[in-house]
Amino acid sequence: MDERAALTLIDSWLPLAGDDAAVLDDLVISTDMLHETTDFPEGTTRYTAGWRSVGASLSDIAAMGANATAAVAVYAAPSFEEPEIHDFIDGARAVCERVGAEYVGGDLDGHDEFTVATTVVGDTHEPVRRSGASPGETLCVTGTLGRSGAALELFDHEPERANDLFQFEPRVAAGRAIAAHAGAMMDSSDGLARSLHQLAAASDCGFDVAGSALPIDECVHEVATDELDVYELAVHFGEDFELVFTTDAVETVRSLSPTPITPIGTVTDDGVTLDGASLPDRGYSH
Ligand SMILES: Nc1ncnc2c1ncn2[C@@H]1O[C@H](COP(=O)(O)OP(=O)(O)O)[C@@H](O)[C@H]1O
Ligand SMILES: Cc1ncc(C[n+]2csc(CCOP(=O)(O)OP(=O)(O)O)c2C)c(N)n1
Ligand SMILES: [Mg+2]
Ligand SMILES: [Mg+2]
Ligand SMILES: [Mg+2]
Repeated sequence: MDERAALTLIDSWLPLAGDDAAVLDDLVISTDMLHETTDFPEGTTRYTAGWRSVGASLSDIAAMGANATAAVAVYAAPSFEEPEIHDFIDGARAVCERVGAEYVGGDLDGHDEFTVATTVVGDTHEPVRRSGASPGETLCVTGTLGRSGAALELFDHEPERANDLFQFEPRVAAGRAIAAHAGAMMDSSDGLARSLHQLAAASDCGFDVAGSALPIDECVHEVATDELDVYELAVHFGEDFELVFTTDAVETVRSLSPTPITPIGTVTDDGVTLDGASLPDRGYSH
């Protein structure tokens, strides 16, 4: 069974699962695990690893339109070295500070492969779910697409720049601004294409995306090749951790959000298309 099939099963078993984070009354909670071989390319600093792993869970809180309150992380490695743990905690604290949350603790574990597990809690009175999109709404995305895909290509030759690109800003403030005006929302951890298929399934709708409207990050054009084209990096690769949402109040959310928001298409009755042609459900899968 692949990851998607397993998630569909879990979704049918657990009434509160199936969204970016679970919501109980006003409490919002999400957890994630990252591994050296699958998540931290060679050259990733411990600072970036701390930032990125806690940031990934903060992004799931942002995707509910919630405030992020506190984060904890498990740091598992073959050995505990003072500079490495210090850097990791600095990165975790820095990303929390960026969104007004607090890094409050965690756990250490001995493990052959460097592995991080994170949990973040937040709160909201008005959660935005994956299931609320309606045909006719405008489809929007925060920030730019493709930074992580481009970064992965840069780790070999420009590790400092790659680490910078890998330190994304979780869109908590934008999510708060969007919340009151959104139909549906999720983060784009598995890439725009896969996110749209997940939103379409949850909301029983479709999407038509205008390729020329996509806010593709400048660095994507720099690293794209014939084999690894711009759309592969910006639409399918994943780990953008931007918010993908639907709204009928584009100008309002644009005026409220501290992060630029780009309308990229419309909500339709069914099917996910890019410039009218079918957009395959291809993205990151474990
Ligand atoms: N082991 C598990 N037990 C319970 N729920 C799970 C498990 N794994 C995933 N889920 C649920 O499945 C949904 C999708 O998970 P995931 O794809 O990791 O979300 P995201 O991409 O936002 O991090 C979430 O609601 C999550 O809580
Ligand atoms: C060494 C390495 N290979 C590949 C990637 C790309 N990558 C790893 S996980 C992932 C998708 C998002 O991760 P996931 O664990 O699915 O996060 P979630 O959707 O649960 O938030 C991508 C694109 C990477 N970051 N590092
Ligand atoms: Mg998510
Ligand atoms: Mg996850
Ligand atoms: Mg994923």
